[in-house]
Amino acid sequence: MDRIKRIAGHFLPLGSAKAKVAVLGAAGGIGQPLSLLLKNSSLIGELSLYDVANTAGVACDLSHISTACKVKGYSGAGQLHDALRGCQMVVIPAGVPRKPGMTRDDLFNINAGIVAVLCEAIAAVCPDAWVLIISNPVNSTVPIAAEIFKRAGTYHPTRLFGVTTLDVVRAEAFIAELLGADPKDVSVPVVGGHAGATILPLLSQAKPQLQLEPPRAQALMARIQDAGTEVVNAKAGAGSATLSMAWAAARFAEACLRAMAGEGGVVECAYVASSLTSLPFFASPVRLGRSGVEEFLPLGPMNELEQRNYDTMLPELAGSIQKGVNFVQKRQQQQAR
Ligand SMILES: NC(=O)c1ccc[n+]([C@@H]2O[C@H](COP(=O)([O-])OP(=O)(O)OC[C@H]3O[C@@H](n4cnc5c(N)ncnc54)[C@H](O)[C@@H]3O)[C@@H](O)[C@H]2O)c1
Ligand SMILES: O=C(O)C[C@H](O)C(=O)O
Repeated sequence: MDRIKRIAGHFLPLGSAKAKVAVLGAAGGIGQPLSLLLKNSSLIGELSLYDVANTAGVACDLSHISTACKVKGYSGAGQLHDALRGCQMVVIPAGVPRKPGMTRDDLFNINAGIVAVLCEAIAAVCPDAWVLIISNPVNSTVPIAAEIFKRAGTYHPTRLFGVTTLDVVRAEAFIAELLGADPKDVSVPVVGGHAGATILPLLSQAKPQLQLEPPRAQALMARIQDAGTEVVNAKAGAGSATLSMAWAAARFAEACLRAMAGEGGVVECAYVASSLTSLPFFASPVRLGRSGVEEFLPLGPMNELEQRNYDTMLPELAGSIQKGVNFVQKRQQQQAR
């Protein structure tokens, strides 16, 4: 036991730690490519793929890839608990995606219930796991997860994440395109939440520095905010971003796993329970450590355009958070009847 430390509620050998990770919604548009990317991770020992149907084929297919990570599929609600057993991390892309003309909030009625049920199972089976929520509307589904965990007595605010990495990835890609730079040399914080105006790229803090006149900065900000809709429209009814989302989620999951395994200085943006603003949840750059979020990095100075967007976004984000909290309250009242 000398090289064994308690990590995230489980005993993992330091240095050689390999996590068990569940993907819930693994047979879907995001779930499949995400599972493929995670199968390639040297930090994952076992991948547990769960969906309501069609998981056996996905798991069989992935299991033929010659990487060390084991893969097992679980289908249907009766196998959900088995899928979650022993997991240190759970990634949730389960739920319906948008079609043209819809907002992310239009998904609330279906996805809120899906996320609630999945989080109840997490609370029962792997209550110490890090939980990464992709299902939209993220601004509400993360507060829903928090309320479910609070009621179960298993809430770890530092280990619950709304995955907003795709906003950062898009901002990096678009800035690199504009500068003719390699995206790996670009960094930019994207704060707030994950819907329309609540997506706030702090372009004035981008590295390399951007020298944009206000109308061009406004146009770039709008493109980042509307990028999800750009994909929804391009797919013309066949869903929303799946491949870029899978890549972004794999990047975020890998960052969490590196932090969990003891690597220092891991920083990513995520939508988390936060003390940075007046709101209970806010996306910002966070420093990750063994126990989850260890530090909220300051939002930093905003220019006039960013400050204006920040001020207008706060009430919308507050409303989405409250909608999630109200959903769980109402659900509990209905269940008590
Ligand atoms: N956070 C982000 O940046 C981001 C980006 C893209 C998409 N999304 C969201 O991710 C979600 C999934 O998108 P997609 O394109 O993969 O959709 P999809 O329809 O292709 O896949 C969703 C999968 O979830 C499964 N599912 C449905 N109910 C389930 C349940 N109760 N338990 C387990 N699995 C269940 C479905 O069977 C399906 O396989 C959507 O809500 C979408 O809006 C978020
Ligand atoms: O736009 C969507 O509905 C999916 C996702 O939130 C995205 O940003 O691509």
